[in-house]
Amino acid sequence: LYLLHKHKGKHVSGASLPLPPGPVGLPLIENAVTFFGLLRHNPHRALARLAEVYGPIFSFRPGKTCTFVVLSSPALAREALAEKGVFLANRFVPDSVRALAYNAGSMAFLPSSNPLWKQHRVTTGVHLTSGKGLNMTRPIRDRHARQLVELLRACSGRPVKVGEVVFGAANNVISNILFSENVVDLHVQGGEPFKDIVGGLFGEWSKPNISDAFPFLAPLDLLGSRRRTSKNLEKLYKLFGGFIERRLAAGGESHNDMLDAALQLHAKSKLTRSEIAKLFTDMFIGASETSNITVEWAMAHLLHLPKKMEKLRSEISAVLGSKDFVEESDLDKLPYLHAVVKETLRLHPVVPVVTREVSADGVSLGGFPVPLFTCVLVNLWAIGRDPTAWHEPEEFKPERFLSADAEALHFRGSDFAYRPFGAGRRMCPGLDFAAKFVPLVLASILHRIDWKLPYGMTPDDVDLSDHCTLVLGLAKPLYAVPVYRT
Ligand code: HEM
Repeated sequence: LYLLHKHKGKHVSGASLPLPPGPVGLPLIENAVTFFGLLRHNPHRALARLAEVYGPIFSFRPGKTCTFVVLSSPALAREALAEKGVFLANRFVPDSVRALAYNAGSMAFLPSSNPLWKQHRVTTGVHLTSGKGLNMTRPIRDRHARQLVELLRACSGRPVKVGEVVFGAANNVISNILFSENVVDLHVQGGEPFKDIVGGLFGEWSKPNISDAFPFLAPLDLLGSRRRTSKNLEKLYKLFGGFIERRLAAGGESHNDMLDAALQLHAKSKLTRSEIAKLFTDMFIGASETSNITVEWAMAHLLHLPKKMEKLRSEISAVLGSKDFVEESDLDKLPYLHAVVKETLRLHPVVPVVTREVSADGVSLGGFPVPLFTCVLVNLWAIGRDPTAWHEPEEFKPERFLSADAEALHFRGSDFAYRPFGAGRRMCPGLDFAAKFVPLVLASILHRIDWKLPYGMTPDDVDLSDHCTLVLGLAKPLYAVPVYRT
């Protein structure tokens, strides 16, 4: 960052159109350093710092081949994701996701005009978004939330890594919705094969790659990113291939899961086996480190602010009474719980920076022309902390979501100061699932379980610093001690 010259209001050199203001173009090698400096560590913060210098819309051109435009205000987010969303409904495709042609079958990277992308959205919508699908999968979520409580009960009195235990539950819920089997053995902590594969993909995709700054170098795969991604994808496809084989071998028995739906499309030659594997990979990449990280952040804030923890637990016990386990049907009676989840996602949107690509000529944003194929980055993290949109933005105050004027502040609300699941055509397909599962898990692990800080820590010692890999997690994992109350 220190390499960037501060030329407020000037146009980026080398661009044929007057792009939004931004750092002046630098010689080739320095541009590469800039690119790595910007995107390697906590890009949400680096981009927010640049927005303080250049304003809510700015641009930069690493390698002078690819243009990035960064948006950091609610009004610009609305313009890009909703009003002009149809021209920005594609995603920038980093080189490493081209490994094994993953991008050519992936919902997250296919252009929105591609019929396969539309078909994937419909297939997942049936199970993750529609009322019928959510009702059908409700017992899966209830069962796994309950198993999580039983696991914590067995760990009573010992420190656990909060994110890790919830990771197991979140992935098993998704794997049961996909193919009615578990992918994580809850009793094996660390060294879990599935976790390692997904972790490998996350690790690779979160690193900036020289092939993206200088596409002409991409065939050389200089950093080996595509090669390593291929290895992990192969392992994942092999795992999914096993589920597909078993299902086909078992004959026509119906499971009402996403694999049934995918195999029906396969039988009609509308979906290949490789495309099924890619769709399932999307689902795990989307679900693996999102719900669990949100629960971990919420727990970190509640352990840091014991009064808020007490307020939430009082609400839960008043509604649940002597009931042993929380069920999804209880959630509607717990407004403070939902406010805690919303506030957690405001401060820590798991996907802090949304990427889109301009797919038409003549598009403008904030009054600036934005050329075809520009990569547009919407900094949801910065928008969630915009002092012109939020009172005391750095404070954890769930109460702000309960006030009368918070009506537009919900996951699909009209206020673009709050869109942690994105917006428009490419809005997160896991929204409705996560909006049920995250509060369910949080309420489940707070009902009848007292949480203590380990190793003599006090609430002030809870570390709330973040670290962005592909997703925005805690810089250090949260440890806490569950104490089960009978
Ligand atoms: C707390 C939970 C989650 C948050 C905050 C979150 C957030 C997001 C965001 C911000 C995007 C980009 C949206 C845009 O471009 O406008 C996204 C995309 C996506 N998410 Fe999620 N997500 C969550 C959970 C999930 C889950 C549980 C799944 C799968 C079951 C999932 C699957 C995906 C996929 C496949 C995409 C790409 C969609 C496309 O490009 O068409 N997400 N998510």
